[in-house]
Amino acid sequence: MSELEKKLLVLRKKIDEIDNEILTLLNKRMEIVKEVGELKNNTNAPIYRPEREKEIIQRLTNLSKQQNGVLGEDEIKAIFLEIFAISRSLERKERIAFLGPEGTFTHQAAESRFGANARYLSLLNIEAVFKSVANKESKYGVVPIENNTEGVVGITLDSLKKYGVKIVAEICMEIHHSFASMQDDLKKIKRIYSHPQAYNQCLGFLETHGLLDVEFIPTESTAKAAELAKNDENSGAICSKIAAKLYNVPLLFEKIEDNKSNRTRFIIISDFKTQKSGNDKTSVIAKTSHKTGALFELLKKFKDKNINLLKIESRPNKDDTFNTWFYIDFEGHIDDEKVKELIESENMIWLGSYLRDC
Ligand SMILES: O=C(O)C(=O)C[C@]1(C(=O)O)C=C[C@@H](O)C=C1
Repeated sequence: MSELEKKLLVLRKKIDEIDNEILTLLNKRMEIVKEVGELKNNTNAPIYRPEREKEIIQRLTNLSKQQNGVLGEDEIKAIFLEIFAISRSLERKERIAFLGPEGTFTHQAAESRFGANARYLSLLNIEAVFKSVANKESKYGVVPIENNTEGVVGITLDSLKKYGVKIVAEICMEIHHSFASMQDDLKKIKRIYSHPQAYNQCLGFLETHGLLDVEFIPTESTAKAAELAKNDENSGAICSKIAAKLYNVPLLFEKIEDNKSNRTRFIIISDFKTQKSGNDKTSVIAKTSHKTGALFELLKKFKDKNINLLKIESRPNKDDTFNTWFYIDFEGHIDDEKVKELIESENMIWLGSYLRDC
């Protein structure tokens, strides 16, 4: 045995002992989690408590700092989010619908919160995810709501208005696109498949590589684009790295998005109210009358109550007028007195209050 192997053996023995301890402790933890699950199941209380998860991560991050531990917040978060995901599935097996197919960024976002072992339902459009949650076929739904290059996803805002489900969490994720193709000669590429949002985020790359004039075929998802490109030799797909891998399409270029700080905000929808965490965001629908200064009056209410507005987006009524309604995000939780008052006084439709991640 070499010197290295001997030293490795000693260190690995130590690792094994620690792993045994970790496993014993994890099993102990999960026994208690099961008791929590029974309590919650008796009262039909929500399993997912993001504010409690945040509190644990915060506490452990501080503890790690005090101990001069090598693990920082990101590492602690990655480890414990996986533990929480397993805890939740032990408490109650709940189905999570997401905008599929597998390999989409939404799938990635869903796995970041619900872990690799959850019961997932991949659906082919955003409205189907809303329907699945509204019909109680799925407990949770994960859909994109906005991108910092392309703006909001209209169908998500419209579905929030239509289906009466609640936002229980948001997930902010960095988005990197890749160009994948079975064809390595770019000149032979006759079609580009992608979701329109992804396509529009990569116009600079397409121009630089002489691909802007190539026919663009919009797809329902970037993963579908990869699947189509797999079977169409003279085409390319703008998709995620995982989608290209999933469908075995060679990656020609990575990180091709124009905005290198490209991020997408996803929401988790469900049917319950989350508890206050101290760093929350609330989303509402507001309508104004067609009178001079009506929108000004609405916005003034936010100022008077010292509530910080985060987003205001107008959406068409989709009737025979050109009238609109507003989707609004602001700081605070519905359990804050001033937030509750504002929502009630303006007859706003409350869409959810949830832990801020973006
Ligand atoms: O504290 C709870 O309510 C739990 O269900 C336990 C637990 C955990 O594993 O610590 C699991 C799921 C919740 O989202 C939050 C925390």
